[in-house]
Amino acid sequence: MSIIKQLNHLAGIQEGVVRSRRKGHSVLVSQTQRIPHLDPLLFFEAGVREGETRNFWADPDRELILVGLGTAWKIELGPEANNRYREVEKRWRLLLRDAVQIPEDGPRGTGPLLMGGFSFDPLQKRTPLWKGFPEAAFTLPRFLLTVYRGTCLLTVNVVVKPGDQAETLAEMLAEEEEKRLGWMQGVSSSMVSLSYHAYEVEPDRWKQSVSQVAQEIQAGKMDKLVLAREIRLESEDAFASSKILNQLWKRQPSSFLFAVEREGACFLGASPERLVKRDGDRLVSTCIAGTTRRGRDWEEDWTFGQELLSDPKNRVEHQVVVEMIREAFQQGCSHVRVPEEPTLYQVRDVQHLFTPVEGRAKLGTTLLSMVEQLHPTPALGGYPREVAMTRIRELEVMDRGWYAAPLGWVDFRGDGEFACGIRSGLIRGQTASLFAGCGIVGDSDPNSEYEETRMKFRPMLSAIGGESR
Ligand SMILES: C=C(O[C@@H]1C=C(C(=O)O)C=C[C@H]1O)C(=O)O
Ligand SMILES: [Mg+2]
Repeated sequence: MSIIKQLNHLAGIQEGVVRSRRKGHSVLVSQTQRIPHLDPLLFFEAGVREGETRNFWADPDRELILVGLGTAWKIELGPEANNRYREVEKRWRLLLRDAVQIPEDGPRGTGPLLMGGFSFDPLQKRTPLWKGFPEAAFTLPRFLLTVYRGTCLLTVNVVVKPGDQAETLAEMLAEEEEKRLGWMQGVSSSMVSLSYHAYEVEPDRWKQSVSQVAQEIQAGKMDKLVLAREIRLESEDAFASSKILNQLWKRQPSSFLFAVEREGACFLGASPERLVKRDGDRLVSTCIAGTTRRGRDWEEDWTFGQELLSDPKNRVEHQVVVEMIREAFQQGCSHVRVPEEPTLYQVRDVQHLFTPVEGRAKLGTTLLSMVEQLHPTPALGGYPREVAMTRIRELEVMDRGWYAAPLGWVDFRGDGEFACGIRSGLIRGQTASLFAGCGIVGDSDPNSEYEETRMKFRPMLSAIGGESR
């Protein structure tokens, strides 16, 4: 393939090895080049390799798509980490300090960049379900495909040691790259028909918890709490993350798409909810909470939307989120702007109340410090935060793992974006666990909240396709 010939890793790696010898420690070499167009979904699909990490990210308007294959360097933190956000930041800065980067400042989403995420709650004990997904895990991909406003770029990352031979390393990388790109021919993304058995994990108990929480809220113990539940699927054939991602791509044009593959399992989904995005000193977040269904035609859709906009129960659910995110922005930013009234955010299966929040980062505010302040917002945890987290640990019969947690990327400049990992599922071989939750307030009704979770399972269920036995 002609792409390979355009990339010359040698000069950068030589520079890295020299620097590494001088400093006496390893040095990151990151090289980015523009390449002819590659289909990001095919690149993801072709990149499958046993035991290796793949990462996929697309923002809702598909301005930026990132596909990371393999690992040049990584961060993994367990529950013992004191402050996982700061620890990630600290290690990342340290790696970047002496990095050789060519070019020094490329388009958004290129150059050294970490992809990964955090668990929802490090104080909740992880079960074997989430094996391979610790409290924080970030990968600096060996190969990163960036599609930014339609332009394709390939970043190749390698960490060199003082004793490395530049020529050997460069050759290895070129070979590896040729293989990766070569595999893309012959990949087909046809759907295999799948038949699976689905069971809901304790739906009645979930409804009971909803009534109980609604009573606790009426009694003034808290304002809002998000309760989630799980559906488990078992199939005779393995679920294929890249096929599901393909379907999500086709069906969920207004959502973030994400996939994090680790140790043979893949956490993926199509989330409408941005936690926080940083571009220079501009920070944005979105409050998405309050839900209704889509109509069968334009008129019905509009009616449901108008009902949602004026529904007191949903407005309370939404307002709790707006207040908390506004406060976090007022701490970390200047020029905070929040519209007075929510509008609607429509995705294929539901419509939500939506309020964007933006501000300008104060000195010392970083993307990850904002993630720390914001997560979990009352859209996914509750309010007050600590009371809600304790109740979630006590009441939910599932391990949230990375569900509803911050998923995304951060680059060498500190730019990046995190979405909330909802409308999501964890695929491991022949089993899949799908998750959905609801914001419970004082006048929540268990049956309608249950129906709401059913709608929120749809994006993943329909992307998986096949039939339930
Ligand atoms: C918790 C989820 O969604 C959250 C809950 C919502 C609600 O209850 O109205 C709406 C959007 C999200 O903030 C989920 O999809 O699993
Ligand atoms: Mg709701």
